[in-house]
Amino acid sequence: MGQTLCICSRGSLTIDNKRYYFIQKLDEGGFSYVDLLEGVQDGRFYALKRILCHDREARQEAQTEVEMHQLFSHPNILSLTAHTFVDRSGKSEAWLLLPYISKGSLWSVLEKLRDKGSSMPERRILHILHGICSGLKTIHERGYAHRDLKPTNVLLDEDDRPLLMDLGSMNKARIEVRGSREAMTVQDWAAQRCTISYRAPELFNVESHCIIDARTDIWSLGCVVYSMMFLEGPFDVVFQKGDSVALAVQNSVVIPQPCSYSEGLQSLLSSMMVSNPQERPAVGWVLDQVQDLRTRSPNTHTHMV
Ligand SMILES: Nc1ncnc2c1ncn2[C@@H]1O[C@H](COP(=O)(O)OP(=O)(O)OP(=O)(O)O)[C@@H](O)[C@H]1O
Repeated sequence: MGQTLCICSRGSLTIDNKRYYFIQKLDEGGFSYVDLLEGVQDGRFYALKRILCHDREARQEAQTEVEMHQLFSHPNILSLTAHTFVDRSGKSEAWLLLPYISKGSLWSVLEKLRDKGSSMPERRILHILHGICSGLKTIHERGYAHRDLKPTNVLLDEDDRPLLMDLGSMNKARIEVRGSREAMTVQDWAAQRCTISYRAPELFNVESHCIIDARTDIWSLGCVVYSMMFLEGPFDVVFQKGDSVALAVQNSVVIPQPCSYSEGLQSLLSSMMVSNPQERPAVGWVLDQVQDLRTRSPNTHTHMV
């Protein structure tokens, strides 16, 4: 993988001896671009994520993102079709070819609902949450943590199946912090790699002697559930107002009332959004709760609008 690449003509390129047509741009970030491609042979659509690697460290990070994709083969974790590194006029780019997931990100779906003045029915939340938990459980069982779980990093396919993506911040779940220097290193890393409004409290002020584990993802998962329920993240307003998210995450999350979602879903949300990581549940427990909520009478867990 990643051996052969040429830009054959305007509008088409070759990766691993397979040709793809460029269709359109999908997204552009600070250090990456995502384009929509169509496979010439198979007629399928792909998303090509091009990561600009300004230095050796950035290249290593892109390589790690590739390796993380290759670790997993799971229906709720985005697979990697091919990859290559392109070096042109002194600049390096990592190219990750991914299956194109047509509905886009969970965030874009939530934005559309908000624009329509609508909301997400509880059974749909539970369906999506079930898939996210399944993917996350696999990641945690292999000893890793995603570290940047948020609605823009969850894609939805035509059947509303969620796929976890952007594995660039993923690392070993258990981080043992020994001393203030190591604590500062972890904190600085988190400030760069874990999106502030979904970042777990323990990553804002890393203690000198502590263990960071996969429960950082449970906090972010809680923020994702909140987003599905209220169409905005729990700390979006704090962040937009320029107030301190680090401070806000120290208090219990207030669930806006009146809330038309079931007591069960509300209490599941509260169980994840606990400041002390020791009191947060493991993903397996969350998955069991979701299964339980899904099997209860549809009338009690359907949020009608
Ligand atoms: N396989 C895909 N199918 C459909 N859309 C995709 C795919 N991959 C990426 N995208 C779109 O591109 C966006 C950015 O992708 P990605 O999160 O991987 O890039 P990023 O530069 O790491 O972004 P960020 O740093 O903001 O998280 C996604 O939110 C999604 O809208």
